[in-house]
Amino acid sequence: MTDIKELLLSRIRDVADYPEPGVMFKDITPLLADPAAFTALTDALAELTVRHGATKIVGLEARGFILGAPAAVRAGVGFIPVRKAGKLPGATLGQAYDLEYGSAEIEVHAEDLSAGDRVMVIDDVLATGGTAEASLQLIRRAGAQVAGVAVLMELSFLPGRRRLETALAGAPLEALITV
Ligand SMILES: O=P(O)(O)OC[C@H]1O[C@H](OP(=O)(O)OP(=O)(O)O)[C@H](O)[C@@H]1O
Ligand SMILES: Nc1ncnc2[nH]cnc12
Repeated sequence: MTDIKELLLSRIRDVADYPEPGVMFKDITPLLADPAAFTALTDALAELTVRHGATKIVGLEARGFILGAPAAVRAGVGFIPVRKAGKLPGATLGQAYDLEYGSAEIEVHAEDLSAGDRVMVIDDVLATGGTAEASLQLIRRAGAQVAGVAVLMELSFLPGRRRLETALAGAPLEALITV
């Protein structure tokens, strides 16, 4: 494993049975508290954004905001928040999606994305892929192009990558760490 992967992995804490029994929660707060690790992560996400020709970063609430916003500043592109439904004040596009149990909805300001934009989606964890898939559907419905999805950590024992295949339509899914 490369140095940066080892550094990032060493700063992610496993919390068993959170938020419910049977779930191994990947807690990124130790990584955020370590300036060397957070800087390395920001640089890596910004590099992927530039390499894939993105003109905007979409961050997925809430942890995708923490990672996506500094990466957007570093890459020199705009940051667009995709929020849980009911939080954005302007005209929105919404997309419902299924979770392991139940369903949820995310929204984006309609005016923030349009034809000509190339969007990199950034989040901390890819688990079932439901959140990322819904964000890709939103981006395409807004008329924008998908540059890719970049996550800190992919949980490879869940079918997130497979679930995203159709929505990615050939765009890259980049995971800095796979567990
Ligand atoms: O691949 P999925 O199964 O969709 O899961 C991944 C999503 O779940 C977590 O967010 P969560 O909805 O817990 O919100 P939070 O960032 O506000 O804690 C994580 O930050 C991803 O956004
Ligand atoms: N196991 C997990 N750890 C952290 N965030 C998650 N989001 C979905 N599953 C998760």
